[in-house]
Amino acid sequence: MTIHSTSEASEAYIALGANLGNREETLKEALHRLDQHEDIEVVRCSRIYETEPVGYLDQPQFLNMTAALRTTLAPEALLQVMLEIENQLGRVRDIRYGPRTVDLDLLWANGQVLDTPDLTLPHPRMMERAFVLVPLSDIVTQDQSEASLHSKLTAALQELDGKEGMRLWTSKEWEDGSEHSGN
Ligand SMILES: Nc1ncnc2c1ncn2[C@@H]1O[C@H](COP(=O)(O)OP(=O)(O)OP(=O)(O)O)[C@@H](O)[C@H]1O
Ligand SMILES: Nc1nc2c(c(=O)[nH]1)N=C(CO)CN2
Repeated sequence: MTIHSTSEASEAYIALGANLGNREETLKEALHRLDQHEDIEVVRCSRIYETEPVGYLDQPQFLNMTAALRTTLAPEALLQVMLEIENQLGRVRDIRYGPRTVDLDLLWANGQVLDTPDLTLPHPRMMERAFVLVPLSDIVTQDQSEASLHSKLTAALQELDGKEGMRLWTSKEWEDGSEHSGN
């Protein structure tokens, strides 16, 4: 029997990115679909940032943001839901680090450390990516349950060369329409 959920809700952080199609609409729709899931609640969202592509440079600029979730799902099951939503929203996997309608990465799940073929936690590349760290700093609090993430994040942000290549994406519609703004 597969165990799909743990009994207690716990906190998880995700990163969202999009650089094809209506990027802002797709990010919103991904969050909406996560929040509609019976075992997931979107509790806080970062601001949205427009960022220069990293890794594979010949592609459009991304919109990036992060969100905090509360969920009773185990991390493997949460990742499955995230991968399904990527597929529903038209994600095609071809070029590594290449363009995508939406990318959902699981960054941190209640401090769990995992290294399986399908899931590594914390996300192995999160601490070197300004497009993850800067939006994450919008929403990570200093609560006891998140203290270790908060201190790692603070250290990683100090190590960053700078925040070049990213700027705040302002959208009146998003500010007014978001039910989950972290600001
Ligand atoms: N923490 C994680 N979050 C999301 N996917 C993960 C994680 N750990 C392992 N994976 C695996 O990575 C696979 C590839 O994911 P994806 O295509 O989104 O990578 P990518 O976005 O191109 O690169 P990156 O992982 O560096 O952001 C997924 O199918 C998933 O099984
Ligand atoms: N700016 C930016 N660059 C990227 C991104 C992303 O989300 N934003 N995602 C990638 C693959 O994970 C590769 N490069």
